Amino acid sequence: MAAPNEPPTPNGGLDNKLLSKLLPRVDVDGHDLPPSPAPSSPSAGRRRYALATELVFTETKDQYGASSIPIYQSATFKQTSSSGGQQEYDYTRSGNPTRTHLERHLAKIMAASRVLAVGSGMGALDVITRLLRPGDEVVTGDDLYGGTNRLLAYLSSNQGVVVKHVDTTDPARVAEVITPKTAMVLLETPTNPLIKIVDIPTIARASHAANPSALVVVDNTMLSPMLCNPLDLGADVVYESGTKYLSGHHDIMAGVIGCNDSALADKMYFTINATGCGLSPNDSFLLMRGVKTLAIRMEKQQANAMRIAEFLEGHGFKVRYPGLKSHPQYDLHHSMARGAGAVLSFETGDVALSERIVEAARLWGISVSFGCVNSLISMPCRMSHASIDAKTRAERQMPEDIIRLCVGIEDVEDLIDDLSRALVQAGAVTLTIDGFHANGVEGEVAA
Ligand SMILES: Cc1ncc(COP(=O)(O)O)c(C=O)c1O
Ligand SMILES: N[C@@H](CCSC[C@H](N)C(=O)O)C(=O)O
Repeated sequence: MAAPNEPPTPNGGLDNKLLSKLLPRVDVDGHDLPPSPAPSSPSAGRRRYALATELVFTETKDQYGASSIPIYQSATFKQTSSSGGQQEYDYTRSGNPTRTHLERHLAKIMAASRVLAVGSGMGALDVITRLLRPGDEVVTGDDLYGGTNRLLAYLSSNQGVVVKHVDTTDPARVAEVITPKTAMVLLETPTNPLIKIVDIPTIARASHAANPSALVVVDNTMLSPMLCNPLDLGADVVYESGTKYLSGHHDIMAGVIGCNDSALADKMYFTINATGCGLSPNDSFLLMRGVKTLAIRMEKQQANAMRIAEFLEGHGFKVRYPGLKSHPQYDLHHSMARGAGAVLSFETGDVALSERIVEAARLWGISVSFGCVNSLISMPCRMSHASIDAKTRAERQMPEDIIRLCVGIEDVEDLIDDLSRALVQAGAVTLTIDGFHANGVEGEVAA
């Protein structure tokens, strides 16, 4: 307590030094976070608490005080008169209370003034790209999720949209190809599956300077709002696959879109209502339930991913993971994100060897997708990115032998044991008295 006649200290008598001890600002890895955003930063006004708290804190307005938002499993809503437009809800394609609750909850988390929830991540990109008109140009990366590449190829072949794939790790290259016709700059970071990092703030500044009407759109699926808020980094629109980290259990398909421009949000809402791609009440409920555990899932998944990345790197594999200091864009990634995520990839130097490793794994499920509580292993060129033809994959330097690991929340020793066994069984490493030795892979072999 303040002594009599001394001016009272702010913060109810706690000095700032003590407060900072009580309220450590560290990320999920325990690294110091930068100071709280200035009050003028877009997310500062909306979030009252730290992200982990906001994820679970909801002010449900339910007539019975239900602590979990009910599933309003109703296609239509009774109206009090025939005059129309009197009530918030009339038909679930146009709006549903469970979906609205989810969207408002996610707005705080995604640092957006409006969030729209739809039936999948690709559904989200479809809604966003319906803002484009024939003749418009889209500038995007040369390492993108296969489905994103496919939708852009469709727009280019069928809708008269010009798509330019460039190396988005080089902001100057992006700026070079922007013209007055550029309507959208579409970024993914870290890229899937090569884990390249894209400098969102520099590209957003350069894009807006070159063409103020170009929308900078960021796919945040690989990080989730727990680790990155692209709208705070200069993006105009953020979207992500809610199928991944946001829901976290691989039991639904979902997509979310966030922005801070109400006219833009209204245009995208128009498409959702017109086409009927809004997220169903049941999936809105499941996504809402999943998102509450995002912080602890991400913390465990990241810690596990770091151990796995170190294990593989320590045994001579070329590992791509932004948590490793050896990642060439480590500093850039950590200037934008609060953690490295839980997706990593590594190369073996031999496609058949990679196949044997993947097939020898037992605990790691051979599946596409990521961000789930279960650990998954896959060969992107054969699976998630198979829709990109082999010639294009080669042009974009996507190694055919690349193995992608999506790390879950299991006991990390079990994961390492299973991976070690798969590596030995496949002949990728030799077990000797002093540990594992990688066979025929690039880089140093650990002693
Ligand atoms: C980076 C990225 N963006 C978008 C998507 C599309 O999400 P969904 O499968 O929910 O349509 C995926 C995966 O599917 C992805 O990996
Ligand atoms: N057959 C699907 C493959 C989905 S890949 C899902 C996910 N984005 C990943 O990267 O694993 C398709 O063709 O879209």
